[in-house]
Amino acid sequence: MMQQIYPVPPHDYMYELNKDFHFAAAHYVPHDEAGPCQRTHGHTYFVNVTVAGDVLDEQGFLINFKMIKDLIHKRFDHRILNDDPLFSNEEANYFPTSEVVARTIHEVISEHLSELPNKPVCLQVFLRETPTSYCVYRPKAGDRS
Ligand SMILES: Nc1nc2c(c(=O)[nH]1)N=C([C@H](O)[C@H](O)COP(=O)(O)OP(=O)(O)OP(=O)(O)O)CN2
Ligand SMILES: [Zn+2]
Repeated sequence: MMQQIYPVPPHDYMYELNKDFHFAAAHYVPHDEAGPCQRTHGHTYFVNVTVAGDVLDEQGFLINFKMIKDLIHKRFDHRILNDDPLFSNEEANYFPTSEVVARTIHEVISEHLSELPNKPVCLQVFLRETPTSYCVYRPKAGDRS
């Protein structure tokens, strides 16, 4: 995973950061048709987050790389994702699937970025759940904040 380059759609921002990190978590997909995924099982999730912007802060950072990791790793590492209030076992749009976890990572990071004076944006979250399965979440261009 580390030192891989992930494709990002073209954009006009002058700076683009990418942060790779991983976290270990358990989850299950609470649906009768989810097969073995209905049972609690674990993954080492590999994540790549893309943040872009035009203005640097007083440290010369768009955002500290460490902050990107900490926002997600401190919340999800060695947890059961289904227990986190960001997810739900009732509504499919909030089951902790790859798609929803990737979108949720985007939401957590975007909420933090929106508080920063230099207003960077999160363009993409790449989430690898297994060696053969991954999801890329990108907000619609008009929904970037
Ligand atoms: N669209 C989605 N499909 C599946 C998800 C998901 O989050 N989104 N999740 C699962 C399971 O939770 C599982 O963790 C991953 O399944 P799978 O890729 O089938 O894993 P394998 O390692 O068994 O894959 P192989 O390539 O067959 O070894 C299922 N589907
Ligand atoms: Zn799984």
